[in-house]
Amino acid sequence: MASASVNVDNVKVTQGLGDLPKIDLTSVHGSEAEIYLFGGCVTSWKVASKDLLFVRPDAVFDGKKPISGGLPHCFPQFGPGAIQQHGFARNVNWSLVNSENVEGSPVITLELKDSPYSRSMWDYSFLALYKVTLHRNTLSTELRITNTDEKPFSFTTALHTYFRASVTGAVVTGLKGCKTLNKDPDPKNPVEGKEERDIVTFPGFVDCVYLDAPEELQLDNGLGDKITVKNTNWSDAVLWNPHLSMEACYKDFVCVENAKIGQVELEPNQSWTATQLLSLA
Ligand SMILES: O=P(O)(O)OC[C@H]1O[C@@H](O)[C@H](O)[C@@H](O)[C@@H]1O
Repeated sequence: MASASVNVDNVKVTQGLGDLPKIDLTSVHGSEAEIYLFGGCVTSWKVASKDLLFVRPDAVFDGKKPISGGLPHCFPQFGPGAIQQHGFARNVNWSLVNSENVEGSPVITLELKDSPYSRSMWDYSFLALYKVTLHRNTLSTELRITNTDEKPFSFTTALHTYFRASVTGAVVTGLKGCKTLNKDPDPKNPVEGKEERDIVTFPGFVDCVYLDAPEELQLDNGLGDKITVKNTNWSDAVLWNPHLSMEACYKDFVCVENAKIGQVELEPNQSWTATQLLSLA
């Protein structure tokens, strides 16, 4: 829950949908963001009042099911795998442990530690710190996972980013030459391939992992916005659009996800850190 007291005027703890605690960030440069402690999920990133993220209309805010939209965490498993699809980090409460105002830009840090619930499916002690910074036209996140256990552990993870888009006009560039694991038609038996296209579009159902993706991708959301998705250490990417399996909303978003598909192995006291920087051109 919202544990640390907030002393900066551009970070406010408010009541979100379903009365869930929500952090509102406002930058002196005019941009805004909203983050739910439930799932540590950024649900809104607005530049010039335009929201570049998307929350599905079927998203629930009951503090039980993950929030389907924005930037949900997949940890400690991207999935499919031994535990629930996308892990537990997106359906537990994170805590606010720090907030700062850095020259008019709000910076917050959320924390997640193991609990009896997490240990019931993944029996390790860990610390996850998630720093979110809002600048004029960028939203940056830094995720740091530390092994606080006495035994090694391994995990996979992703930031399952939902971008608002017009699916017929949305294009992603930067993926040509990557090795692909196409999860269509069977997510449990992905088909290996290689991306040959300069420009990747979403003409139908898309569910594809890109291994060793570049540190910078470009998304044209088909609504007139060009967004750069930069990362350090995420290493892989995923494109997803459910097409007719989500008839009510598939036309309005695409997921461009930074992911770590191969296992990250951490010895006790070791940490892994990855950053994502979303910038509106
Ligand atoms: O759990 P959500 O938000 O509905 O997303 C599910 C999808 O998430 C994508 O990241 C996966 O590649 C898909 O296989 C999966 O179906």
